[in-house]
Amino acid sequence: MTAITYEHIKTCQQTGARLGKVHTPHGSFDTPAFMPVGTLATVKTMSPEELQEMNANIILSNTYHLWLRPGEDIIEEAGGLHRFMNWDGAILTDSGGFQVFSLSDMRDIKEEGVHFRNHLSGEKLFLSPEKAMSIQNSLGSDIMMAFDECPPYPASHDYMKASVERTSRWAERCLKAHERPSEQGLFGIVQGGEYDDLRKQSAKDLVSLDFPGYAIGGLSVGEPKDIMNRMLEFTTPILPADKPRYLMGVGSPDSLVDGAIRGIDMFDCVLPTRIARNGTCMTSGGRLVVRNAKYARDFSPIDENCDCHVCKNYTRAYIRHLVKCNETFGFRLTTYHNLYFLIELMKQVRTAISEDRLGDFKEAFFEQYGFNQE
Ligand SMILES: Nc1nc(=O)c2cc3nc(NCCN4CCCCC4)[nH]c3cc2[nH]1
Ligand SMILES: [Zn+2]
Repeated sequence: MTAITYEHIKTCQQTGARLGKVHTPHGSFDTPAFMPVGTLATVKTMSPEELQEMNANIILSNTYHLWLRPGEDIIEEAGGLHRFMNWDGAILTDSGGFQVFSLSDMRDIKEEGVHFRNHLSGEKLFLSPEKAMSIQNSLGSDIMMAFDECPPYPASHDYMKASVERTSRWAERCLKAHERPSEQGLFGIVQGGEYDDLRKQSAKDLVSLDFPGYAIGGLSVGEPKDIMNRMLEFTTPILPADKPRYLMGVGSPDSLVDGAIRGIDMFDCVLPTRIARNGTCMTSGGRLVVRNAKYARDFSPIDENCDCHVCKNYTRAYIRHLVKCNETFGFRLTTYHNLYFLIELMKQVRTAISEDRLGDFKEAFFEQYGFNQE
């Protein structure tokens, strides 16, 4: 019995999008789904009750960050990450590879793993496939990610080929180090940059290792959106149809729709929570910077098409005031609305798939939100 199973419900007749459910030891969630990011064991400014209220059924946390603070030993002693943060929905943990490359300097990548400096203290650290698996085992996440290298964009074909082959060897070591496959799922992460042949090689290597799910990594790292979309078109057909597909680090509303159209089931991004903390909101009419003076006497909701409790009970003028005064409650309101907006967007995407009209939905949504059509 594996911890994670994917239930395919239907494929949109108008696009390659698919409606499904992912079943985990901490509940199931409908896909395509957006997963709020809770890097340090909290989705910043949100309570677990509020996340449940908005139907966030799965959230992310992070091996690298929790290893450094508070330490996986403390979380294990608390009974695991679910108990530690009082969250009984599903949790997916990223494996730390990406964070090492994006946060720390003095990185030295070897076959056995990565030597680097703690970005907070400067102390020398070492992270390997086995160590990343051990930390995630201590955290008790429902979905673990294999330890991989996410190379910078752009990277040469030679560099990327060597990196893909090492990431595939690391993936095999993660599977060997997987202690509780009936309680925790483990996703392999497809790499290969912008190179069709390397994406194919990486996907085939990982599919031959038979993971319960697959992530598409190495994207949303500065490449143009048409390269990301082309890599998805190339990669998802190689992945098994009966397993979940997770596009890491994505993203903006248009990228979520475009990713769903290309067969992606799961998404995560810090965007909604990060921009909320500088007073920017996602609305059906595009982005709204609520601290802008023009909202000082605007007593309408952030988004009149949104039925979240923030849009039902608070005005742009009030939220602008709080944000201008740097009041925490203001950022709680913008965060709640932004997460609700993306979770609601995914619900609309799922409805469009069930009615075989996701292509039409994309047209209308892009027009209303103001995304430039290709
Ligand atoms: N283990 C692992 N492997 C990846 O290839 C990976 C690729 C990723 N690509 C992103 N992009 C995040 C982009 N994000 C957009 C909003 C502002 C902050 C950065 N996150 C990622 C996380 C990742 N994690
Ligand atoms: Zn709202």
